[in-house]
Amino acid sequence: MAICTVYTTQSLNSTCSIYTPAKTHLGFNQKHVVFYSSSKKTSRRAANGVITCSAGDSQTVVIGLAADSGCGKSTFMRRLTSVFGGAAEPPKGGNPDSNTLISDTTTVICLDDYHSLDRTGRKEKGVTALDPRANDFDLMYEQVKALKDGIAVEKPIYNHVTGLLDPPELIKPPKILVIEGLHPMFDERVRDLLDFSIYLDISNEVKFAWKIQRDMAERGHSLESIKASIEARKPDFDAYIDPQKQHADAVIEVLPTQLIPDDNEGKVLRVKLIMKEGVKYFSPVYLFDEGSTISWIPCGRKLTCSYPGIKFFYGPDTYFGHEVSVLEMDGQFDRLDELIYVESHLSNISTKFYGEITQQMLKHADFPGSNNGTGLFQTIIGLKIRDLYEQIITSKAGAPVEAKA
Ligand SMILES: Nc1ncnc2c1ncn2[C@@H]1O[C@H](COP(=O)(O)OP(=O)(O)OP(=O)(O)O)[C@@H](O)[C@H]1O
Ligand SMILES: O=C(CO)[C@H](O)[C@H](O)COP(=O)(O)O
Repeated sequence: MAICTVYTTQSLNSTCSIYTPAKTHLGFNQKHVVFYSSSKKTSRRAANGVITCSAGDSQTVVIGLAADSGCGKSTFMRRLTSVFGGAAEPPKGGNPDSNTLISDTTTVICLDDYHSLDRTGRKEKGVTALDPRANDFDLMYEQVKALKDGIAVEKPIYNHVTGLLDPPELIKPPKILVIEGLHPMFDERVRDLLDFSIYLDISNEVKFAWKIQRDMAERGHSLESIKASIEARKPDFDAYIDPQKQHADAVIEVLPTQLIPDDNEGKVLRVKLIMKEGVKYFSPVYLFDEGSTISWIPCGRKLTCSYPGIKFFYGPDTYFGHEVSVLEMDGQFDRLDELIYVESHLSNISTKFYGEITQQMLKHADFPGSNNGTGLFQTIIGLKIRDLYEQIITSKAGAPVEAKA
């Protein structure tokens, strides 16, 4: 048994874990680690005093997506995984009620799996799932950190069918890990692990309309029970979920339209994409001229619009004290193929070819929100995440880290 000590001159990344025995790893920002090894190879490397880390080839980029239940996280995830190609599916041969979705590039884990209290436990203690006391943030942090460091974890499963905590499932470190749910930015330690974060901010009126549509039509709930559930969650939503938006790098805010006076149907939406300035590897999208303030009605010869039309807005603003750029779309598209006209006036959209946004939107024309700003901005954020991932990988690959033992 060898006792190995590795000292590094600079912070290591997860790739270094391959040089240490199982269950021992060199974490981010760790400059010194001691471990026991029966492997001659490992101790020779230690004796030689050279460990070369080809940083970048096993980097896991972590994305956080926060929103209340029923606010379009699953729809967003389907758009995001589609940008990377390939279908996202639950782990093969695993628990049929798993909340995880895996594709070639992405693994999406649902933070409901870190509920520490099951449905009965919450009822007994009189707390909602939104309450931090019903969630295990220590485990969430440890497991997201381990995955980011390239180490597989046994993640618990919260079963939404039974309301119980099921036996855990194995999650291997993916290229892109998306943690979606109620609290990805609540715990400071978890928040600091995120390479990019998004908050879906659905106004009460719109949330209510969507919940009714889904829970009445698809889940057989009554109007009264939906109203009661929204009311019961509201205090905890305001206390623990909503404040996370101040930490998000991008916020998609969904509001009732301003194009129809006193609209109460909630079908036409005004959607704002609020993008923080100065975020590493992320440059906000702009309309016509970066940094200007612009109002644009694209309807006319090149874009078919029926009542109430479409209005875009772009400009700088501040959001919780941060400099942001805001892109807004009010109204809905009549013909999705004409979206190319709008796309051609947007810049910094991180597409790989002309018309990629339009192609993505047409591909998923049946997803909710495809004819309005929710679908458009979710698609844009998907492209920006692909770009961010590629930039991170390129920058790590170009910067090999050498560690000395
Ligand atoms: N952009 C949209 N436009 C219109 N309706 C939408 C949009 N996004 C979502 N919805 C409605 O909201 C419902 C919930 O969407 P989705 O399943 O994506 O949300 P979720 O946040 O993943 O929900 P949960 O956390 O409860 O599983 C959909 O069935 C649809 O009715
Ligand atoms: O807010 C939620 C996140 O999706 C759920 O209500 C929470 O996870 C509890 O789930 P269930 O209602 O199935 O017991």
